[in-house]
Amino acid sequence: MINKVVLVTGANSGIGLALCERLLGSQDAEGLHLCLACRNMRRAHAARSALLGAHPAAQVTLLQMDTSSISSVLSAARELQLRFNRLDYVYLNAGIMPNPQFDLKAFFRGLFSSSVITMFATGEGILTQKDGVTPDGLQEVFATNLFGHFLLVRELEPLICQPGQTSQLIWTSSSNARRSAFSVEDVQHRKGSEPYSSSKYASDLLSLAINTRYNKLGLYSSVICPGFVMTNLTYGILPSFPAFLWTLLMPLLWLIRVFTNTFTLTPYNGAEALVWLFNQKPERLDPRAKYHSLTSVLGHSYTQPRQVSPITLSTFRCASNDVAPFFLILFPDGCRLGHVTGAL
Ligand SMILES: NC(=O)C1=CN([C@@H]2O[C@H](COP(=O)(O)OP(=O)(O)OC[C@H]3O[C@@H](n4cnc5c(N)ncnc54)[C@H](OP(=O)(O)O)[C@@H]3O)[C@@H](O)[C@H]2O)C=CC1
Ligand SMILES: CC(C)CCC[C@@H](C)[C@H]1CC[C@H]2C3=C(CC[C@]12C)[C@@]1(C)CCC(=O)[C@@H](C)[C@@H]1CC3
Repeated sequence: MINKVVLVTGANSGIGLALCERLLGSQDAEGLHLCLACRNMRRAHAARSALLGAHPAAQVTLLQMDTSSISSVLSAARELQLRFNRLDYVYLNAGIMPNPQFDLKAFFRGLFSSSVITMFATGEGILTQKDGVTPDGLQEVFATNLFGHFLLVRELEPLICQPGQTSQLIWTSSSNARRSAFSVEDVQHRKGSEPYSSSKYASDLLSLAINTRYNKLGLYSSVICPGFVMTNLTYGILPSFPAFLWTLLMPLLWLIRVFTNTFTLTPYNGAEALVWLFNQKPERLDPRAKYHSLTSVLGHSYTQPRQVSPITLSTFRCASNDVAPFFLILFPDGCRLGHVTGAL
């Protein structure tokens, strides 16, 4: 029997996969149906086999979805409506940081400045990215991290906004999300060099907007920050740095926990806030909070809410009065998404 249906995007590796492992290993796992939404089906099958290896009785299904592609998201949403009559949790976790450029000079300057802890906790000032354009004509980072997820939410309304039932959206944001990297004049961060930070800030904003509009329909949205976790995404930041060197550096990285509890380091620890939210009553959560996975020097993992960094009134209005204007700016080419924007 199915009690709860959980959809996880980007579930085949890193934090998404660790979340799936932790949910299946928890006491509430009975009656849980996990649907892994992945773009790469080979990796998705490998992830499913690994999960079933540890939990043979688990209900784990796969769904092909590329969050950067409008048509892929639309067909995945149709497929979900055929398979399920409700979704209890939707983890919007898939994300990319393409072509990261690590500024070594800024890193060494930062080491000897008063903002050294902020630098380690947020990566602020030392990382930029070179973005691409998707076949739909959207900026790759925004399309993958934000738009595809938002489109999915809109398309899944019949499954997640049902009378007498609550559903939770949980976004994997980042402490790298910075208000100053986001601009309503350039909502896809076409002109800047920090699309990752910008897209994560936009997801914080969008979560807020979704709460304003959808709470009355029983849909609740939260954002989490997993901390700094060693995953494919972070290995990509220093590509010339082989994985074994990271392993050698582990004692140093553990030591940095003395100064910042954001060095969660393992996907298991990084998934802490995602698991914590699974066990909360969404009506009791603060819609303006961001839930951080943190790990103490002694390796104890816990979740702590912190306020989303304040936003300017005009940006907040744009996002929270109605999602429609926000969405229309995101997709100026309204005709391709006619039926979606038409529904707003
Ligand atoms: N690692 C860290 O320190 C931090 C990570 N995060 C966020 O955590 C989330 C998970 O990343 P993490 O586990 O670290 O990294 P991984 O690279 O291990 O995981 C990213 C997941 O997203 C999937 N993905 C990427 N692009 C798409 C796409 N277009 N369509 C569908 N799935 C896609 C990947 O699939 P595939 O295998 O096909 O590439 C993969 O399963 C991201 O949103 C990231 O921004 C936030 C803060 C810190
Ligand atoms: C001693 C080590 C060799 C030093 C590593 C330096 C940097 C590579 C890391 C220091 C802080 C890290 C960090 C991130 C990436 C790697 C660092 C810059 C992130 C930006 C990764 C993605 C996120 O979303 C952030 C929350 C991370 C913040 C910290």
